[in-house]
Amino acid sequence: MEQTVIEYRGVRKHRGRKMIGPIDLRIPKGYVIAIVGENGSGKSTMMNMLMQMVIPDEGEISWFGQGELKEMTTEMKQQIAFVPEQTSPEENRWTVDQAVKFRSYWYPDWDSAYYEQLMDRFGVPRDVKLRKLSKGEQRKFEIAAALAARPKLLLLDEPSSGLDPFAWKMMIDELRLFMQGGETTIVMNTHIVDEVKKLADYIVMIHQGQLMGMAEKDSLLDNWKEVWLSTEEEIADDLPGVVSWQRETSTILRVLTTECQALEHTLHEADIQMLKMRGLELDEVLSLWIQGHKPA
Ligand SMILES: Nc1ncnc2c1ncn2[C@@H]1O[C@H](COP(=O)(O)OP(=O)(O)OP(=O)(O)O)[C@@H](O)[C@H]1O
Repeated sequence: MEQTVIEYRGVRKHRGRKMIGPIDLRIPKGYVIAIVGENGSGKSTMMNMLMQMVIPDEGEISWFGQGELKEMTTEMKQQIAFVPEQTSPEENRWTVDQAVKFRSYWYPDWDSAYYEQLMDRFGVPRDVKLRKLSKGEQRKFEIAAALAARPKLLLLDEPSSGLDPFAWKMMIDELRLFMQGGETTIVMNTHIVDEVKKLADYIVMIHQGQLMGMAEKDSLLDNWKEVWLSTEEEIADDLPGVVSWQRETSTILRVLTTECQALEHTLHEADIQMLKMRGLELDEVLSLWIQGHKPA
């Protein structure tokens, strides 16, 4: 069985009039997990609770398979790097060089050469206070410092916010390299479908504070399809995973399904011909999921 790196058990947090949770979720080790959802759905709250920057009202979180702990140990914290939505107000007064000196003490596996290489490639100035950097430069610094920590778990809250397209591509390439070897895990909050497409193994959907589930990206793309069937019969309601259907002509039925593999099997059994198939784009999948059509 796959190892679990993070587990939320019955976690809830009141936020103003909103309730985030209950969240029951196991994050498997060695994958990229993208948390997606609309603005204000609770993605950052989920991540901040994981980092103990926000304390849940109910439930518990366990880190690295250690179930009994109320808090992360220092050793655990040193295995996690976090790129938050906003840079920390304490560090904002420091220069880039001062901030990185602190981080290099904190992380036992800090890789100075890699940090220098990333900063050179990103072109971030070093002797400037963090608050004086542009938004994109701050992001670049945070990403370089998080990767140089060589963490076991990398948490990214909207990592590409403010990045130019060249830096974005560099980030994607570096995150892919980071995942080689299978020992590391990335959890990322993102609105960028292309980022999910290029990086994610699993997608977690959160909507208005409620967890809609976790699904394997490839399985979603393999199963969420639009198909054209040669049939005069009104069989759509008897087919697996049908989200919607439309009769195009008296002999052609167009069906949108979330269970294409099962549907193909049913068609084969019923001797119905499939004329055409179109895989849904990831943004179409996500928008149907958010409307309540769950993955099988
Ligand atoms: N400190 C707080 N006190 C009260 N409510 C808060 C607080 N922080 C966030 N919220 C509310 O909690 C809800 C979830 O916020 P959160 O930042 O987790 O959402 P998000 O999914 O990350 O949104 P976005 O995509 O816009 O970054 C929002 O309605 C937000 O207004």
